[in-house]
Amino acid sequence: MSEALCVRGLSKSFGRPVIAGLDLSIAPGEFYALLGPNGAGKTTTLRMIAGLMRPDAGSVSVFGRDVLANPLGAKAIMAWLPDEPLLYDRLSPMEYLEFVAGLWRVEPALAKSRAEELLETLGLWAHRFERCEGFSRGMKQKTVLAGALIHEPRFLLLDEPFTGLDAASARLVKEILQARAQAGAAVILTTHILDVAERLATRIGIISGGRLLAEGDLAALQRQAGVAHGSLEDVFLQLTAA
Ligand SMILES: Nc1ncnc2c1ncn2[C@@H]1O[C@H](COP(=O)(O)OP(=O)(O)OP(=O)(O)O)[C@@H](O)[C@H]1O
Repeated sequence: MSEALCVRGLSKSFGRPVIAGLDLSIAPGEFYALLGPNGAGKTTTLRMIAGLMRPDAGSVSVFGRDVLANPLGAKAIMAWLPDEPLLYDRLSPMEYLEFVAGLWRVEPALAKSRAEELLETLGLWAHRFERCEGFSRGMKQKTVLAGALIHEPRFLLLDEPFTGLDAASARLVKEILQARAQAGAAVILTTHILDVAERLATRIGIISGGRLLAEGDLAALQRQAGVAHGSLEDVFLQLTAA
């Protein structure tokens, strides 16, 4: 099977280099956490992988589909959750999911059963016919996540998916993402919650200054940082200390 994600030589400048020659590989079934200090370029990286921002140089392919040459083909197998949930406030969650499923040409009966399952799993069932305009940030975030998953994507990109979620909702989202990875999807997310990365990720990448400083499981990161037995926080702070 082809790699889930293959990034080579990815570069982007905004007046100054933000991402400089980044390489990343993720296998199907992996749960990858991309960490870095504020302004390290995590969102920029995810947006380029999602095909929402053109890199200055480099290539990105998702399950063998080139994001630059075949953006629609690549997006068809991706879920993208931005850090700010954007919703059509006048729609209810059910209407929103029907709308998104229509964009992906998911057959209506299948879309309905997937929407019902997602709304139930995410604790939105009681609100499925209410307009989203009165929703809390966490409820909007969960609705947007349901929309991102409605076409059963094999590659999940999530920018700070736990921001604004209460403990119970965060746990639900973690379980959903883990289940997708166990079913063979690949997950890449950014987070500042190091505990989430330490407990969920099969591999962690730490970027700063536009480059990947270290990558691997906690034991590998400890070795790379020269911090034997340190927590992920110790490792992170050691590696990113300027
Ligand atoms: N569209 C843009 N125009 C100009 N500069 C940008 C743009 N997008 C990002 N940047 C700059 O690129 C750098 C990286 O931003 P990015 O949002 O990718 O960082 P991040 O690692 O996600 O940060 P945070 O943890 O704070 O969310 C920042 O200095 C930011 O100001």
